[in-house]
Amino acid sequence: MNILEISDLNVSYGTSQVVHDVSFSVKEGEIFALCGESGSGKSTILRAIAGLATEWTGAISVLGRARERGLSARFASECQMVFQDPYASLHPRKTIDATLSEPLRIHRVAGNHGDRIEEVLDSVGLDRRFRFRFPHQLSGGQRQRVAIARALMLQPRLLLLDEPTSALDVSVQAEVLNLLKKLRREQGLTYVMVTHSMPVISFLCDRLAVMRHGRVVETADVEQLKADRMTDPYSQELVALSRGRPDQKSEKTQ
Ligand SMILES: Nc1ncnc2c1ncn2[C@@H]1O[C@H](COP(=O)(O)OP(=O)(O)OP(=O)(O)O)[C@@H](O)[C@H]1O
Repeated sequence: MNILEISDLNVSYGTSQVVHDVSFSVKEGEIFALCGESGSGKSTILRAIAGLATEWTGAISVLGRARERGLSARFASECQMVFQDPYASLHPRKTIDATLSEPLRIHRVAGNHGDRIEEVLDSVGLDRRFRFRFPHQLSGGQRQRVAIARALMLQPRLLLLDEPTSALDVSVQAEVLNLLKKLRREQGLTYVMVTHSMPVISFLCDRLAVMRHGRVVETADVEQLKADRMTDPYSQELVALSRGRPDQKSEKTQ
């Protein structure tokens, strides 16, 4: 089953159209990457799905239901977004407990909220003693775990991840990627992830779409990426750059 279907999506900010005729679908349980040049509209696509960018035409369907523009309570319990910068995305004056209980309160979730908070802290590998700390008392990796925990509070099936590890130290990136892999396996989640990193895609993702100038130039299985069998010249250039081969011709002639 396709958990997400996007057809002929065009997104604008005012008079400036930044996404053009984008179509792709994501199966339940899949990890789908959006990569490509800076400013090509990757985050904007996530924002349109999440309801944060509202000037779009085309069709977005999540769990078989057509997505309306803007934020909606039901949608929030099906799909959540995790942002790049855990420093900016957590409220500095709220304890982790307050941050994690907020979605439960807003959505009037029944049951013991403390138990649910501890369960989610466990699942993202954060010690329960962090529960009553503030964001500034946590490391960058721990804060991103809190941001992931917040996204999981309502038990969504689809997570939109906007460069979830790029603001973290290299040593911490692998821990968060392993956590995302574990959560997908344990909770049957589906991810759509914006990333600039081909190694991250190779490690974590099943399929990818390469974007340039607001358009998808190629959609491929990760096996094609690993085997150097991308077909679009721009995709090939990205792969070559990520392998430290910016100019293959000169390498061959050396
Ligand atoms: N709120 C906004 N208002 C106006 N223009 C915006 C806004 N947000 C993004 N843009 C523009 O839309 C285009 C696409 O931006 P977007 O952030 O989606 O690209 P991206 O591919 O995610 O880039 P990066 O890889 O650098 O994060 C860019 O030209 C950007 O300047």
